[in-house]
Amino acid sequence: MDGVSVSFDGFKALNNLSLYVVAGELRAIIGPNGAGKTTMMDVITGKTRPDSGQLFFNGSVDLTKLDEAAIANLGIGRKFQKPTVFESQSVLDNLDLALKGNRRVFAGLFARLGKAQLERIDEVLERIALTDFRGQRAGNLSHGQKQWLEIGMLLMQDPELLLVDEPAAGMTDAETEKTAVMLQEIARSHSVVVVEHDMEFIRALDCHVTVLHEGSVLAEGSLDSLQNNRDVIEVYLGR
Ligand SMILES: Nc1ncnc2c1ncn2[C@@H]1O[C@H](COP(=O)(O)OP(=O)(O)OP(=O)(O)O)[C@@H](O)[C@H]1O
Repeated sequence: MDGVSVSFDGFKALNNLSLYVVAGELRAIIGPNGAGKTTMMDVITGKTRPDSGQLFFNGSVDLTKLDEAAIANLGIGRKFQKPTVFESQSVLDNLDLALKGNRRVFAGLFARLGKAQLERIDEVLERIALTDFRGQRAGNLSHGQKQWLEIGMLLMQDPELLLVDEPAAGMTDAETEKTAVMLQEIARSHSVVVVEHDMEFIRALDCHVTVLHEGSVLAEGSLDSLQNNRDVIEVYLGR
């Protein structure tokens, strides 16, 4: 993102925001309420159009020229804060539905992909720690498990970049810890951008952190360096 600005009725939600994420990186984004984190995700996924600035994916694909569906098909997946799994369906069926919704990887090949499809589901089940819950109704899962299932549904689409909004919100400490490890593992083969307020979770992610404030980058670095940064303490961490 290079010099991206977005205004709502004259209020700058993003103000000349420049942010670069390297392919394969795990990046955490923090910042006070209203800093522009959600708007940033909206702009990357094409939900909101920037008033000015540039957005490039994989170095050369200009995201400002594409609509939401084209951006999703390109391999940018987003997980919203509230889990939206199909509660009355089993864990397995939720993953299956997510796979069938994927036109990018398996387009038109379903009839021949029974085995590959099941293997893919098994792989994802393992990654989201729900192998033993595959036959359970999604509605019976804990809040944390529902979040994992939704991460799994995203993985079924095999995005290159995952945008994950406050995954640890409402999770138990054990679930939070497990989610951090899960995202670290996912980041071995994908780029992952996580927006979060939970500092214990950010610490567990052990990655480069960007602090947003008033629509731009206030500071970047390790969590340790940010916790000693006067500006960051003033606008966010010291509160
Ligand atoms: N559609 C909209 N119309 C008007 N104002 C908006 C709109 N979307 C966001 N804003 C404003 O833009 C600013 C940035 O909001 P945004 O939701 O991106 O912040 P955030 O960092 O995600 O905050 P939070 O941590 O509370 O989710 C806020 O002041 C918000 O009120």
